[in-house]
Amino acid sequence: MNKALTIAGSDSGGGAGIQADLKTFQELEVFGMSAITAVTAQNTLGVHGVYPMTPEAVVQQIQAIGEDIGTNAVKTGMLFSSDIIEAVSEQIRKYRWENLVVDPVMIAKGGASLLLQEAISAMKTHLIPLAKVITPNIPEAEVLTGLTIRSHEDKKEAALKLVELGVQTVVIKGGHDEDESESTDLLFDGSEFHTFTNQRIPTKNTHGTGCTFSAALTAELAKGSSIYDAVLTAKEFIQAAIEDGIDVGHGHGPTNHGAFRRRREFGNR
Ligand SMILES: Nc1ncnc2c1ncn2[C@@H]1O[C@H](COP(=O)(O)OP(=O)(O)OP(=O)(O)O)[C@@H](O)[C@H]1O
Ligand SMILES: Cc1ncc(CO)c(N)n1
Repeated sequence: MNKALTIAGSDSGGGAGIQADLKTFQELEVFGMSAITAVTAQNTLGVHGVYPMTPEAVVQQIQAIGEDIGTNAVKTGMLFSSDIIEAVSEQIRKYRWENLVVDPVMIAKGGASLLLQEAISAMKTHLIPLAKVITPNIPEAEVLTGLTIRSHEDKKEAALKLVELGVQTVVIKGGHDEDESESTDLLFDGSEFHTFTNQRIPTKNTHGTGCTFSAALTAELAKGSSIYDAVLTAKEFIQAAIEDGIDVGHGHGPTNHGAFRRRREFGNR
């Protein structure tokens, strides 16, 4: 069985972070493993507490996997501090894990910071150059490039600037763009641009869309897919998950990680 490791934060509410990643890996028939970087007290209304792990605890979790089980792909999510980023980057280099997806998580939907300001430069210099794919949303791409992104052309300019950090492929996710009818993700592999467009679903239940999308992409890479095919599946996975979003809690509810598989097995009902 193919394996995937997520190095990310725990979301007690179950919709984002480690929980979203492991559910997604399972749905795509990949054996999921985790190294927890921080515990968050979180629900559909917001982040109520952030408790980072020590870098040593993160390293030990990664080593436990690296020394014994191994993995076909790795994704990173919430990393919180430069100390954790540096420790994680060193482990990824040590095990020569090249199938690396970096989701540069910075701010939760309610505005809580999941990455310290001081950690942005470590993310750019230590981690992103090791990645096969990075998957920023629009605000994250703005922070990483210093550009303002409004139009499709702006997204392209940001992608060109992001590959200069040393990453092979950039996917800028369109969840935050201003188009009310469609959500378009832009892929740039250093030479060609591709777009992935789906109808925008009018819903408040979008908690964890970014984590889920990048986890699906990671699972497909773990199975040996090309980056293009992996993004195609991830886009289909997140569309189904948002369409069948789960109405729990009083705020932004989670997506439905089981929707993609159920549709495959039983059709669209
Ligand atoms: N309302 C929507 N309808 C359809 N697709 C959407 C919608 N919102 C987001 N998406 C898609 O979901 C994926 C994640 O994008 P988004 O920009 O929301 O990530 P994110 O901001 O990192 O998410 P989060 O921080 O909540 O985990 C992308 O493929 C995007 O196009
Ligand atoms: C733990 C965690 N990681 C990532 C996100 C971004 O959605 C979140 N809300 N919580």
